[in-house]
Amino acid sequence: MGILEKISEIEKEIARTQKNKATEYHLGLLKAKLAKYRAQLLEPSKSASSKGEGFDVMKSGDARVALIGFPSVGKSTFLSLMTSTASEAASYEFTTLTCIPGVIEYKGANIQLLDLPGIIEGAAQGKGRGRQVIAVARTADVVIMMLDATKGEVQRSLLEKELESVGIRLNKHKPNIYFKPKKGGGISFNSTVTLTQCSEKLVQLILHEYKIFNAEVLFREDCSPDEFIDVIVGNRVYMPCLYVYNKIDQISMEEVDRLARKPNSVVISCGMKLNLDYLLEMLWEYLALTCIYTKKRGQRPDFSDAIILRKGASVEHVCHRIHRSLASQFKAPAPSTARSGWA
Ligand SMILES: Nc1nc2c(ncn2[C@@H]2O[C@H](COP(=O)(O)OP(=O)(O)OP(=O)(O)O)[C@@H](O)[C@H]2O)c(=O)[nH]1
Ligand SMILES: [K+]
Ligand SMILES: [Mg+2]
Repeated sequence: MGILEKISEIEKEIARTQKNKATEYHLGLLKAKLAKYRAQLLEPSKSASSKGEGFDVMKSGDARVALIGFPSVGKSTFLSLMTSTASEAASYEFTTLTCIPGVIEYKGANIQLLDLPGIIEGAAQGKGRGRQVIAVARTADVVIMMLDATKGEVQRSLLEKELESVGIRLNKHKPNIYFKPKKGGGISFNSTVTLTQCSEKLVQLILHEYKIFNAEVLFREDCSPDEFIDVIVGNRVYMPCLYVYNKIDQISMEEVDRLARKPNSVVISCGMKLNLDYLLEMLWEYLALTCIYTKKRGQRPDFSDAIILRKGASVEHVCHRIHRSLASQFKAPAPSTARSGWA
């Protein structure tokens, strides 16, 4: 049996297995197996897809946003509208065949927006240019999943499944589990909260499936078996995702209203330029960038020229952006002197 068949067998078994106390270990094991096969599937041909016409676009600007979606949902139309770059748009599918970067200028920041070929079901397994598109998505700070508002929910769940299967986790945070493989001593298991989805036995079973017999595990939140598997496998990408429903000029007001109320969602029309400002505001929020304005002592700050930083950036980062040598000079003097420069 090939890997693809094995994966589909396990998926089927998971689907037909009822979820209850009696089956939880069985399900946990199946999920661990599934994650293993998926990893195998992605590894060998990784080099093949990054060779040749890869979409190696240089990272530039303060942040990167990737446009993911089915063909003809309006990704290129959107890029041409928001940036000074023109990307060909047409009514036939797969108009865009490569990665086209543009820049959105917003609040003094340069946000790199990447237009990509449309992806379809099976993309993760290499259909179309799916693998290359997904590889680019992994490098983004935020994904915009563009959806055709006239097509209902199918597109969204199919694409979520594709991204999920290659280890991209949308709008989720990294599970708060401490996990450290050891040389000996068996498996030590602890939790700081009450666990409702995992138990010591299940954790051991899953670890054994990965041939891990010595490790320290500490659950700091009530995680699911899938989340624990993510921690063991590693290389997961946790990424904010905005679901953007385009072409709302084609649907009823009631339907627009329904879509707009969904979490992490924005409704727009590129054709009629509707709600694009709001989308930018949301995008800014999801990027979580911080603007820092510098000023000379006794003068007002220059609000036209910001230093753009990621959330969680330190004073050292700020120093580095001003001048390479500033950080080392900054630390040296007594605190009072240091502070006066920043008053
Ligand atoms: N009615 C309507 N049509 C739109 C809207 N936005 C884009 N379109 C049309 O949708 C078609 C596809 O647009 P593209 O921008 O080429 O779509 P794409 O997602 O880049 O497509 P691929 O590159 O093939 O994946 C074009 O005919 C656009 O004019 C919109 O808001 N409303
Ligand atoms: K198109
Ligand atoms: Mg396109």
